Amino acid sequence: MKPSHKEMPAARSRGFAAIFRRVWEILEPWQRRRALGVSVLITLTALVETLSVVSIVPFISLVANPAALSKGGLLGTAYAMSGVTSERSFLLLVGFAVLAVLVLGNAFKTFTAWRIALFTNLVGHELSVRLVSAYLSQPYAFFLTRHSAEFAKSILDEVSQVTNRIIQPAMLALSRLVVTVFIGAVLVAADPLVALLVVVVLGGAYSLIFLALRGVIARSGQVRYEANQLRYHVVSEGFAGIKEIKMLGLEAVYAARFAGPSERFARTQAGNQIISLAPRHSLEAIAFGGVLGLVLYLLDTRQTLENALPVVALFAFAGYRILPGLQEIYASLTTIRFAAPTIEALHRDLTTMRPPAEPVHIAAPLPLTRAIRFEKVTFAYPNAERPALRAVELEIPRGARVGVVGPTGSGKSTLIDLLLGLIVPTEGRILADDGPLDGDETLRRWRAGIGYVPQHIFIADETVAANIAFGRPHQAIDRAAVERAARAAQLHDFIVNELPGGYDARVGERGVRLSGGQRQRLGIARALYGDPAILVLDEATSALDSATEDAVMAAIDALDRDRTIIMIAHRLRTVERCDMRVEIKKGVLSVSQQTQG
Ligand SMILES: Nc1ncnc2c1ncn2[C@@H]1O[C@H](COP(=O)(O)OP(=O)(O)OP(=O)(O)O)[C@@H](O)[C@H]1O
Repeated sequence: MKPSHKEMPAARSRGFAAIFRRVWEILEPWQRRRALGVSVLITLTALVETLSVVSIVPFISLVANPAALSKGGLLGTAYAMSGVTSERSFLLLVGFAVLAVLVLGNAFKTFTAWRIALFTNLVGHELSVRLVSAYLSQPYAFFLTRHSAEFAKSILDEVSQVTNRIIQPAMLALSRLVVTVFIGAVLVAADPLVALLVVVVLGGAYSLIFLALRGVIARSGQVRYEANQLRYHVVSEGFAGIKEIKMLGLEAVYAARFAGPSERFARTQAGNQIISLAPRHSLEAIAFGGVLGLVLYLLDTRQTLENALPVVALFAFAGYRILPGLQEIYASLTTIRFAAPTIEALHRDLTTMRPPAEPVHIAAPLPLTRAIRFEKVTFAYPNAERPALRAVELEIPRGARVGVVGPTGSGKSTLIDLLLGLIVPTEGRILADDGPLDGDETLRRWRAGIGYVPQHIFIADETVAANIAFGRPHQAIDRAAVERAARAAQLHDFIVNELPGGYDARVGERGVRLSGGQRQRLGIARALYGDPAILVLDEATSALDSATEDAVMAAIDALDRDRTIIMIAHRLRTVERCDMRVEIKKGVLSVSQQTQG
């Protein structure tokens, strides 16, 4: 369960500029354009919101002093032009106008909130799709170095962290910031001294709290990230190894192994939530006291209630917008900082692993007319002390039947993986006829011509027919080819006589369970479905009883002689009928020709 260095971003604390730059870099150009569009919308909404705050001033002035209408001014002119006969009706009209601006402002806000939610969620969707595609198109060797739980975590968890805890809070913070700046400007116009005081006290308080806590937030964000990684590892290992866990009675051990990181995860989340919320209550008290002080101050400086009331109303109403706004900016920034390690990891994967530019189609098989040749092939696994295979010289003529034998750990699977083009030689080269097997496209075409039966057959939760024609869309399944392959793998009789539903019976997770031997034969049928020129079997018959193995071997034997067959076997008698025997000992090959028995 040791995570590789690649999975663990350094615990350094990153500034906001670096976090946002990383987010910007992983966005597609259209997403960047849309982000700018949403930002414009946010600014417009802020403008409308400011307008709705400011519109309270004329209304309150009128309430305080209706007689002002006869003294001209902006309101007086509006009154004269409106054709309304009484001051009271005009007051009502202004009241409705203010309400309309408020409702409009809120409607606009809702619309913007919807655009932000849509934008962030669609970005999340697109990032997940890009990650799935990028991971799947990595060379096979890549999967040897990463824990399989990493993929589900990145695709399903980290992406939503980035959208919900970085992009969405950033948009929210921007919208609150713009509103605060606009309303702040209005306050400065109304009373610069008081406005300055409000900005210094509230803004200063939040900034101080944030600066004091930012180190704690960054560290707990890192702890959360690492704890989450462990949670995924334990869950995936626990259920993948359920048989061993049951047999060894390790249920409680695994549950306890999960509990540790799960608790750390929960505690850091709770810590972050409280850090985001805590200043609100104390600052609300300060703000409330501030409003009281302000009323007294304004009454003192403006002498009459009539003069003071509109400004008091403006500040009170502005405060009612600014205070939650500042709180939201602060909470967003703490959330973003807390989620920073996630963007590091995702940015690394998305920038270093490019998904294929176009969808990759099933390649046309590379033909083999003469022979496969290994020239001085050496292969060493990453981080391994010595090579798994050394200076392999091997020629497999087309149509040959090759048996690969050797003690466990000698390098048989490595030889097969090289032959399959899943891994490439560290030194030397492999040739098909005279063409070297290298480059993505050649290797894809090479693999397309090989039917491969692994030791462990993966059964999808699908029908038997779909499992034989694995991965093909349902409408493209060739039923005749499915049956031909099943017959060759000695599976046809079982399917039609014993499986209710025959070829349409569901097998796998929620369907009929297959025995080890049946699984193996299904794997062989799957490999034969595409009628490949080369068939590679990795201990494919070791799970079968000798009678079934003989029948399968006889079926393989009966395949046309043009087909090249390479099989790894533990039992020597499995490879008796091969015409070449490759023996591997500690990564070194010896080849002997056999006369068929
Ligand atoms: N992913 C890997 N990373 C590092 N070393 C590996 C890896 N896979 C295999 N090896 C090492 O390479 C050597 C050859 O392994 P390989 O799986 O090819 O043996 P094998 O002959 O197929 O064994 P078996 O019959 O037990 O399946 C072994 O020493 C093994 O420890």
